[in-house]
Amino acid sequence: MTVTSTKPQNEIFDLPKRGMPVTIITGFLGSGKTTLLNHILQNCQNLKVAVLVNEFGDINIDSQLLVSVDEDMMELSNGCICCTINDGLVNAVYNVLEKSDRIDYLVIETTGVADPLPIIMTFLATDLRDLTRLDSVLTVVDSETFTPEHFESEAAINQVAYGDIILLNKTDLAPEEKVKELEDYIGSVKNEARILRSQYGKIQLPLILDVGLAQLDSYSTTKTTDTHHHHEHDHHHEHDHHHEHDHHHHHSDHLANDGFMSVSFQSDRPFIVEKFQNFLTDKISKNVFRAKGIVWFKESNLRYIFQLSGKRYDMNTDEWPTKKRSTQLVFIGRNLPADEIRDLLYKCLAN
Ligand SMILES: Nc1nc2c(ncn2[C@@H]2O[C@H](COP(=O)(O)OP(=O)(O)OP(=O)(O)O)[C@@H](O)[C@H]2O)c(=O)[nH]1
Repeated sequence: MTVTSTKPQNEIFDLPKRGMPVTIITGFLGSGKTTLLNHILQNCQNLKVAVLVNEFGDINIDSQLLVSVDEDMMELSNGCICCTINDGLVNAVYNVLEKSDRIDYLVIETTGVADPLPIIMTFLATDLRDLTRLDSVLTVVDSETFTPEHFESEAAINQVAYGDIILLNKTDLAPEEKVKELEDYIGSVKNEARILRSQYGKIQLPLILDVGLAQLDSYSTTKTTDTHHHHEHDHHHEHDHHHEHDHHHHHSDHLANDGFMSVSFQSDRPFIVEKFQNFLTDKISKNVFRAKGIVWFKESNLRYIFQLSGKRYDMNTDEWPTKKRSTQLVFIGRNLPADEIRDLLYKCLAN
C-alpha cells in the first residue's frame, strides 16, 4: 500500500474537524479508479488529501503512475486489505492520522477484484470508527463493458451494491443509449445512489468528496446481517490460506478475489519493440483481462506506460523519473498460464 498526499492551495472546502472524512473508491478492474485518483489529486485545491492504494499483484504499478503532487510519499507494505480487521489497513490509516502535517481527507483505492465490504467495515467496526468518518463509497463503472452479469464476478456486483456514488466512467467509449440504459439499470437496483458520468474521471470534486452520502445505518442493520455469512466465509478461507502460505504473496490462492490471479514480470533488461508487439497481438493469453506496467524498450529513451483493459490496450510515454530503468508488468485474469506468460516475455528481452 502506498500513501501520498497533496499540498493545500485555494480554499474551496471547509471541513468540520471531527474525524477524518474517508472516501472509498471501488470498481472493477480497469474501470478508471487510478485515473479518478489522479484527477482528485490534481484538483483538490485547498484540501490536503492522503491516498491509500491497494493493489492486486506483487508490484505496485499504480503508485508509480499516480501524480505525486507532493514529495510526501510513503511506501507501506503491499498488503491485502480485503480482510475486515486487517492490520495493514488499520496501520496505514493510523500512519495518516499521526502525520505531523495536517491532512484533511483520506481517499482509499481498493483493488478491482475485491468485495469492498470488509474495507467499509474496517472503518465502521474498529477503533477507526471514532477517528474517521466514512463519507461515501464511490464505485467507478466502465460504461463500455459493464453489464448486469458483470464478468460473472460477485465482487463486481457488490461493488455496485455498496456504492453511494456510482460514477459511470468511459462514457466516450459507449453510445448514449448504452449509458442511459446503465443509468436506468443502476437507478433501479440502487435508487438511493448518486449516479454521475465522467470521462477519464473528470468530475467536479464537490459532487464526490465530503458529500456525507454513506448510509451508515444500513451497515449496522440489514447489510451486516445478510453479508455476515459471506464475510465469515471469506475469513474462513483467508485463515486457511494464512496457515498454508504467505498470504501477501499468493493472491492467486485467495478465493475472495473471485478466481482472479495475477502474474508479474520484472526485468532490468529492455524489450525489443517488435517482439513485445508480437506478444501482444499474437501470443498473449486470452484469459488476460487486465494488464499494466512500465516498459523499457531498447529502441527508446522514454518510459512507456502500458495499459490493457479488456480488448483495448495503449501505451503512453513520459520521461524516466530516475536514471534507473527496468520493465515491470502485471497481468490479471482467471486461470492464467503463469510460466508460459513469463517465458514469452523473456523471449521479448534484448540480449
Ligand atoms: N477511453 C477512456 N479510457 C479511460 C477512461 N478512464 C480511464 N481510462 C483508461 O482505462 C485504463 C485503466 O484505467 P485505470 O485508472 O488504471 O483503471 P483502474 O480501475 O485503476 O484499474 P485497476 O486498478 O487495475 O483495477 C487506462 O488506460 C486509462 O487511461 C475514460 O473515461 N475513457
